[in-house]
Amino acid sequence: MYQLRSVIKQYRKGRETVHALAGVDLTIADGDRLVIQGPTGGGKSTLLQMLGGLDRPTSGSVELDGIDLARLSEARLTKVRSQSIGFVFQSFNLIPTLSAQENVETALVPLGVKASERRERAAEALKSVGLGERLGHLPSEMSGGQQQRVAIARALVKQPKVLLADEPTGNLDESMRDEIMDVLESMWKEHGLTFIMVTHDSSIAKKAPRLATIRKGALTVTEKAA
Ligand SMILES: Nc1ncnc2c1ncn2[C@@H]1O[C@H](COP(=O)(O)OP(=O)(O)OP(=O)(O)O)[C@@H](O)[C@H]1O
Repeated sequence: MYQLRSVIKQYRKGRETVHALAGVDLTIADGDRLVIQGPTGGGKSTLLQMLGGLDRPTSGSVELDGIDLARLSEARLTKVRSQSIGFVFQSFNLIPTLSAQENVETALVPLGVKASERRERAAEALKSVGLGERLGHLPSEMSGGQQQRVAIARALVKQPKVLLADEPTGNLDESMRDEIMDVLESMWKEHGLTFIMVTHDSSIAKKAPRLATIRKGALTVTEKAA
């Protein structure tokens, strides 16, 4: 479970101070799905970075299962990220010289999983996103939608507790967007994940049962009746 209390994040831009998060309180239960929307520069990516332990707040606490990510040492934070949090980004972030299978395996290296098991689990994860036939393909040999599936498999192969996605469909055309949303939705259901996604896409936001809107660093959450 996430519990954020009074999270403030300020950036310095020359002489100016940017208030990216202006005191955010938020609770996200295990297995929940939360969509975050809002105008450009509103603070969506900053919030996701706090949830993922990719950056620290200026003040406030970001607890994941009672552990404040804001106060962990860099080494422990890296461990939490590599064990418990899967990331999917708009730009896929695959390593261009590695095959789909090798890209997925990279997520298991920091966990000390031995090579044969890495290969097996990566192949399994790629099968689960419909890429069982493409284990040996390089990213350049795959469509955008397929590359994003590889990125999803890489995020999930370690069986994280949380999946964070920053505009996962932002680089995809409409048909691939629906395809990737379907994959993410079924992974969320299958794995019992906590799934948090930033999107600009109002059609995705409209369907979300729990929607967080962030404007000028201030967050409001609306829930739709099931
Ligand atoms: N590393 C940084 N240094 C300085 N300012 C930053 C930094 N990162 C973000 N900001 C500023 O913080 C504010 C919030 O940025 P953030 O990227 O979280 O917004 P966003 O809602 O994700 O925007 P977008 O939809 O354009 O991605 C913006 O004013 C941005 O310019």
